[in-house]
Amino acid sequence: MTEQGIFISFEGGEGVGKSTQIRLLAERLGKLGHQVRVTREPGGSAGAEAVRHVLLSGAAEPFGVGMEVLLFSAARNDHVEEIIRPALAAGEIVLCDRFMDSSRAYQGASGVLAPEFVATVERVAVNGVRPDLTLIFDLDALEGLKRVRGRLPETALAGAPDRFEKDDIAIHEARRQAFLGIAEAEPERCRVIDAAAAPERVAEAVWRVVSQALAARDLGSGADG
Ligand SMILES: Nc1ncnc2c1ncn2[C@@H]1O[C@H](COP(=O)(O)OP(=O)(O)OP(=O)(O)O)[C@@H](O)[C@H]1O
Ligand SMILES: Cc1cn([C@H]2C[C@H](O)[C@@H](COP(=O)(O)O)O2)c(=O)[nH]c1=O
Repeated sequence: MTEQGIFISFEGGEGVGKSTQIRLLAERLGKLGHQVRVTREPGGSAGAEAVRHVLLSGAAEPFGVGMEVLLFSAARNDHVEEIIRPALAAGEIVLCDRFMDSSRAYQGASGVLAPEFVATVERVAVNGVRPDLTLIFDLDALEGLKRVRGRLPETALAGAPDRFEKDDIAIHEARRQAFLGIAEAEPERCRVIDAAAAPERVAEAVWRVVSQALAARDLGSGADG
């Protein structure tokens, strides 16, 4: 089946503002008449949401990084087949909070796994569905963690650092560098967004990139684009 929609992933370390920017972009696209699908990883489909808790609670940590990446990948494959591929086939704009680059940066860049193993599980998991555009939100790791700690207690994990948030600051910084490395290696797919500015300023930077991508695909960016 031909995929007519556009797949945009949002990546970066902890607390860089991905969810905030997805919400603002979804509102903007919706007002312009686009069909928008907001989703996230790990999760997004019923099966993958069930795996999310196992991963973020730390229940899978004793199995090791290799088994964790397999769990992320199994969840990803379910998410792709149940949600993302059908949404793209229906012409929707899919906005996904994290995707394959998070596995590359968090598990792949841990130094524990062979790059070929990470690349192979990625290929199996995505099964041909890769983002058309990836926005990599770049922010000092400590600043991102401070934002996460300050988040209002409406999120399920507020107050308690999850399996990945609890890692040393050096690990968070290594993940930031890994994301920047991905952007450098795949400039045709990835754009780095400075996430340190105020949310409205970041949203404008996001819109500049997204409206260009929509125009290139003849999907239009509306009168104000
Ligand atoms: N540009 C910004 N400047 C300051 N604070 C921000 C900015 N963007 C978002 N925040 C705040 O930082 C916190 C984290 O933002 P958000 O949940 O959007 O980040 P995230 O990248 O989705 O986080 P996570 O790593 O948990 O996925 C929230 O309290 C949010 O209101
Ligand atoms: C998809 C994916 C995610 N992670 C990590 C990154 C974050 O620490 C959590 C997700 O939490 P969020 O608040 O929803 O961003 O999971 C990972 O390590 N590997 C992955 O593939």
